[in-house]
Amino acid sequence: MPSLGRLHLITDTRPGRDPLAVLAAVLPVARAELVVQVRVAETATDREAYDLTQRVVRLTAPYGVTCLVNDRLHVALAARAAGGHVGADDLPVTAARQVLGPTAVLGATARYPGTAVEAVSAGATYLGVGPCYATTTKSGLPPEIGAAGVQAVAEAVDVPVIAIGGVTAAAVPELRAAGAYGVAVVGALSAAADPARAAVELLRGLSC
Ligand SMILES: Cc1ncc(COP(=O)(O)OP(=O)(O)O)c(N)n1
Ligand SMILES: Cc1nc(C(=O)O)sc1CCOP(=O)(O)O
Ligand SMILES: [Mg+2]
Repeated sequence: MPSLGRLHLITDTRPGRDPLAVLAAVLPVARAELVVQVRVAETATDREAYDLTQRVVRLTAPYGVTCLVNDRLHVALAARAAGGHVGADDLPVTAARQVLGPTAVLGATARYPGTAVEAVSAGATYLGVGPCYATTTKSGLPPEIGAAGVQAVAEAVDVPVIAIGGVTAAAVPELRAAGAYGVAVVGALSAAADPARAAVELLRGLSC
């Protein structure tokens, strides 16, 4: 199984965003510390998801970066990504593990210790834990869990905990102190004026 990077870039495919340009800027500075999760809009077709994933796989391969696909595990398999990420509305973790096979990277969303333990027993290799803070990137999320919520999950499991939701470079130290192995971001990189510099700032906190 590939070792897991600490900085997870989730593609921002909202109108007007250019996820491949952001990735191209971040790759040379983050290198193998980066994980890219291809996440497309629900309205995107499988063909669009597949095309984007193929491009991401090609761009990231020379850097040893892990590429994952959100929700659409058939796309992950078809594009030879390293694995996928599932949440409460997606395939259950056990089914996702069956689809991806025993060696794939499989992330699961877990917001509380109980569901976190279940997801790990079912085959998750890392957990996405949040929303840590307020975010405008995704609507309909439950209340923010903060660093204390991350800590509760991190203390309950022995797989990497990836903190998500409104994460900025300023928050990384408290999330790391709470037991997060890494962070997943959309806006902190996608909306940055200088994504490479923003990646350096996120990585500075993650290396401590
Ligand atoms: C690292 C990480 N953590 C959580 C999520 C959220 O997944 P999910 O709950 O399935 O919601 P969608 O992203 O599918 O809208 C994630 N994608 N990545
Ligand atoms: C896709 C997603 N899932 C979340 C969860 O808590 O499950 S928060 C989120 C969006 C993260 O974007 P940003 O870094 O811009 O806040
Ligand atoms: Mg999902």
